[in-house]
Amino acid sequence: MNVGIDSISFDIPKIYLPISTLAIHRNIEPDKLIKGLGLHKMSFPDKYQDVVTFAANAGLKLIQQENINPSEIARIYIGSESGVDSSKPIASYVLSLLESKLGEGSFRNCDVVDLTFACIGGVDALQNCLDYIRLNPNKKAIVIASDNAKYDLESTGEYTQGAGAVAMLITSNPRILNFSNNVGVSTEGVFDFFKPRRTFSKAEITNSTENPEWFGVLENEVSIYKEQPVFDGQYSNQCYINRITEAYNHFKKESQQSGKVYENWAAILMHLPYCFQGRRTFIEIFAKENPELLNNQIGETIKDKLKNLTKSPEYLELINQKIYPSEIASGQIGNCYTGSIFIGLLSTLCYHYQQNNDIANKKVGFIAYGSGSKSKVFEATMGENWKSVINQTLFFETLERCHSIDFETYEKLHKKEVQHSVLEPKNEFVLKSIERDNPVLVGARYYEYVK
Ligand SMILES: CC(=O)SCCNC(=O)CCNC(=O)[C@H](O)C(C)(C)COP(=O)(O)OP(=O)(O)OC[C@H]1O[C@@H](n2cnc3c(N)ncnc32)[C@H](O)[C@@H]1OP(=O)(O)O
Repeated sequence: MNVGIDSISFDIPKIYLPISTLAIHRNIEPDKLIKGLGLHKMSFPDKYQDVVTFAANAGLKLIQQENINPSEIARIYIGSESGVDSSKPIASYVLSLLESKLGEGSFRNCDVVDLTFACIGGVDALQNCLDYIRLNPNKKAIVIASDNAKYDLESTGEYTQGAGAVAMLITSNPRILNFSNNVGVSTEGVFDFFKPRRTFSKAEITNSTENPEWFGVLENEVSIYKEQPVFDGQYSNQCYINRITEAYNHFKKESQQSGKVYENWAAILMHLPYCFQGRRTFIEIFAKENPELLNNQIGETIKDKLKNLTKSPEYLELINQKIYPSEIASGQIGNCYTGSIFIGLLSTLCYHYQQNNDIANKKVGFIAYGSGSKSKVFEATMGENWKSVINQTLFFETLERCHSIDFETYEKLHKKEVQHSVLEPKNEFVLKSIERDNPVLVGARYYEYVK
């Protein structure tokens, strides 16, 4: 049975910090970020935006674009690692926001939930819904990956920040992508990147230079929700490489394929925590699949040979054809955690649409990763009519319309010190306030739709 992505939409911040501005203020050579990591702009949420507004706006756009009746949607599954509450899922907020526009109770029989496993939660939500549609081919599901990839100021993650959401309509006989049911998996429990819940004393909060989002006050303690992770960058890269190579091998076994499976893929869609992560890590799989090419490289050590292999014509051709299209948007937005692999998908589809490339019926490969750590590798086939959906997406056009902010505004937004939004919201859901006074509602988030 054909099951997969029938339509797709997105919501991203409308403001960004040019990466060269960040580099200058952090005393980093701009070329390291631009030429070394592929970064150009770092999108950042405005005061009125968060993971709920991104998810709800992307979901509403999808429903309106496809003219779907809410009663047709059996599930809304959200992948995120930026949950705003330890009990009430983002999906519960999204459901009520969608109902506020589409009719009270219109999603009353819809099953909604959040799935969390660092950056791979969106893929978990997708696969869960693919299985559901396989069992219920007459139903429709929406999967939304929504995140705010926020890192500490002056950390090595700072320049990889970004945010946004991608919403996908999952149906039988989909127009864009049809997924096979083979999935390669590799999992290991590690601490490469995580967000422990923390409780701080009032004194610690008072002395803090940051103004963390505030959840609840105990007698002498303030329990806060800190958005930024604890992480070890180089170790997280090693975990990423270990997991993706193991999951790739497992996928070959599961799908009973041998040889260079990636050669069958017109595009390789990887989790991109920053633009060049895919090209910098796929080399490990490429080298294992092409031992003769690796051996032919000059170099004393395997590491030297591997480095030279990244510059070989064979690998550069692979990057240009199969990885580069997914990087275009990543370099303009930054990390979106669970959304990154799907931002890469949108970028790839829009690129091939612009280039008028015929990729109908071709296979694409997905290499997903979530810290903590898990990778999943799977493949899908492009639908015959993918262009008829992508022509209405206006993804690259939206990226071009984003506004640059200065460094001072960026730091104030990061520290939650701005009084007003940088841009006036228009035709979208916004975060209005967070309850601080009413003790039985403390921490509740209030949203509204602004025309
Ligand atoms: C969250 C996850 O998904 S886990 C996997 C990834 N981990 C993360 O994203 C965690 C958060 N991020 C980080 O900690 C960091 O940003 C990292 C680990 C991703 C990158 O670390 P950094 O120390 O900033 O960069 P790193 O040294 O690895 O690479 C810099 C690149 O720029 C290149 N470079 C440096 N200076 C220059 C320059 N002037 N001109 C051109 N290139 C340059 C380097 O050669 C290197 O590229 P290469 O290895 O391909 O040759």
